[in-house]
Amino acid sequence: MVIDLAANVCLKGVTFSYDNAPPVLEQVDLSFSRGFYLIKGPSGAGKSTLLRLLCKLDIPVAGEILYQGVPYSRWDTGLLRTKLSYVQQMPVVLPGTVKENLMLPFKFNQLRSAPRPDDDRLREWLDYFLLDGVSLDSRADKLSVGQRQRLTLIRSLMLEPEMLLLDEPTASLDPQARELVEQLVEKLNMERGIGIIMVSHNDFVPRSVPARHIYVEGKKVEERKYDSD
Ligand SMILES: Nc1ncnc2c1ncn2[C@@H]1O[C@H](COP(=O)(O)OP(=O)(O)OP(=O)(O)O)[C@@H](O)[C@H]1O
Repeated sequence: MVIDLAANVCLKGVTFSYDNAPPVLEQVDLSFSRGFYLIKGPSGAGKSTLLRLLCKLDIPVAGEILYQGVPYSRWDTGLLRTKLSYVQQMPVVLPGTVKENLMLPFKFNQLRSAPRPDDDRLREWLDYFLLDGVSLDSRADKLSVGQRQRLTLIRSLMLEPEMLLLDEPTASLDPQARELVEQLVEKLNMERGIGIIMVSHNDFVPRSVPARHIYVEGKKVEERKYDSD
């Protein structure tokens, strides 16, 4: 893939290994803009590692990653993670109400003064994510796993990220809940222009937006033409 320096996120010659083990990823050149990217590849190939590098949970041993042309090393990590928001596979909600869970990001030190959404705005998000039967005062830990995953997605949107990094967000969901979350993620890209980088094992392909297919295999990462057969 050709490096596009104007892209939101750009990896240049990135190599990463855990501790002193052989590299998981080697000499990766890759660019992401605000499109829809599906990350594929065999188990253990390094898909989650790629996402962890993108949200600076891990740091390359060689090469560099840039956001808006500025190396990650010069970005404040907290600020970077508001721009590139990471959602993990298992939805984690804390004991407490739906509202308390949604407002959680604002408890972080550097975000204490960030503008907070009011109840009407939170309610709009619940409706957008088809959580109309759920109130802001509902106990979050009593929601179904599919509802909890949508709640964690809304929580990740509270800080108005430019891109969402989704690590198999539907893996723990039943087929119906999975399809719903996939459609909502697609809507976020199409209607709100949020870039999506999504690790996915199933054969989901967005219907209304073009997706790019990125394969992680044999320490390399490359874009391939999608073959639905
Ligand atoms: N914290 C860690 N310490 C050491 N090795 C790790 C760590 N996390 C992952 N690995 C190893 O790095 C490699 C890539 O793991 P990663 O989780 O990125 O793969 P993946 O493609 O996401 O796999 P899967 O599809 O099974 O989720 C694997 O060999 C894994 O064992």
